[in-house]
Amino acid sequence: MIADRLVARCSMEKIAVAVERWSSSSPPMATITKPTANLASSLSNDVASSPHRKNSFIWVGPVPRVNIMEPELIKEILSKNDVFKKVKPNSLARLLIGGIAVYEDEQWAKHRKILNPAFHMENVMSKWEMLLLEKSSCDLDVQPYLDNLTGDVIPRTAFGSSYEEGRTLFELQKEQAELTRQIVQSVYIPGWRMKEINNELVAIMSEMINKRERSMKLGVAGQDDDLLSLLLTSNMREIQEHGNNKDMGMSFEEVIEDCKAFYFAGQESTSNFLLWTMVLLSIHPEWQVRAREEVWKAFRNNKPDFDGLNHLKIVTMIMNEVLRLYPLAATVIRTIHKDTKLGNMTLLPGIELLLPIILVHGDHDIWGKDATRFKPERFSQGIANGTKNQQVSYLPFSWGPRICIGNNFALIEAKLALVMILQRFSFKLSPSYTHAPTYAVNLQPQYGAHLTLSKF
Ligand code: HEM
Repeated sequence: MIADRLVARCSMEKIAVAVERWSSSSPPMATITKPTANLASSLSNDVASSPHRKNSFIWVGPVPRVNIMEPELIKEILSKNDVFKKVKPNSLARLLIGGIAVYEDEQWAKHRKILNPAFHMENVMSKWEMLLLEKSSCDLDVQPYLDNLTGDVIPRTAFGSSYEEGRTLFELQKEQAELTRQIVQSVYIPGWRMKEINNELVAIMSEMINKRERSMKLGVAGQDDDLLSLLLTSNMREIQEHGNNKDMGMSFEEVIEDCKAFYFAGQESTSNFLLWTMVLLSIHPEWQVRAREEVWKAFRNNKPDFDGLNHLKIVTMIMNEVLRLYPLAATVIRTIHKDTKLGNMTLLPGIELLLPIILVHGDHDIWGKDATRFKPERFSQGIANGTKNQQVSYLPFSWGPRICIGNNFALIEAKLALVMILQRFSFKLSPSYTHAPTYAVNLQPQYGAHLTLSKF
């Protein structure tokens, strides 16, 4: 019920407003430029191929790790989340990503149950209007643009009427993500700033939640269609259904942690997803043409509707293939706290299991000798056929009970944005584009994504 209300009244409309705003802002300046000597050869090295599908053992600092490559074992690990647990982030990274994304056991199950309804997107309706750029063509780094687009969508869909505060949160989290990247790369640990940002985030969110709870109690109309309201309503219902036992719901602090998790998990990944899609369609213009033809046939110049989006076959194939080659969360890590058998291995507590999604997606045994090539036609008969029915060999959103809660949201948001971009622009790589995927928090381009956009 709640999900239907969110879906029907909130999301697409708000995504539309966000895109409209995004498309009418002026293009950012290109900053870093480097010539690409041989794009084709650098691309074929993007995805490390894995001719020997063996589980390998490595030490990372003091921590022993096993690289798990077999889909059957990956399936076992991801399905038994009571045995294979998430690795606890350090105290600074915890400031950025917390809540449902790091909880375990009963606490995780409780949050997942309360949050799930807010993420069902089946009936989303569309209302998009996008302004054209003034010029007929221009060179720009689309990365900050796409960041802004997704940074606009989440506040609108999640916090609707509290949009302005939502934007401030986005800016603060962007800074926090950048600092976390520095921590990951061990350049410098700007702990004091991380904590300062966290205090600001918590203060803004507390104010937002308090305000929303007050207006919900007063029955103020027009505020019940965003994620925050759904989350608070679902939480209240859970408490009421258990005889007003507050322990059955989420605490104020936990609501804040989950809101932070959506912001962080949702924004960067979706913007990078769109970005790699545009890059790959620039490198493979024949697929850009096919996608645009399909979009034109389905919508012409009209606003895309949800039903039409669901029927786009070529666009879906392309998006599946982009997520295969560029799975934004390139690896998933789990750990164990007691002696555990896995396949023919006996694992000791404390060992870390590295599930390299990006390597599984490039495995020759599953995807064939051309595993590293961009070939959307692999998915022409759907994902199961593309993987030759090998379960858990395509997992851009992970798998099992802890599969990404926002996967449908992300796919719809990205598809909608891509359709609207294809309706209005053609694009190719700019001479200043450098292909340099890098992995820090997310799979992203090291030097931005310089493309030449032309009015279509
Ligand atoms: C293309 C975009 C996205 C990709 C590729 C992606 C990928 C993933 C992956 C691989 C995981 C599992 C991580 C692990 O188990 O260690 C995950 C978890 C999660 N994602 Fe996403 N995600 C995307 C978009 C989103 C969006 C839009 C949201 C929310 C608005 C979101 C919220 C979450 C949350 C809360 C979790 C933790 C779920 C749990 O532990 O129960 N993600 N995501």
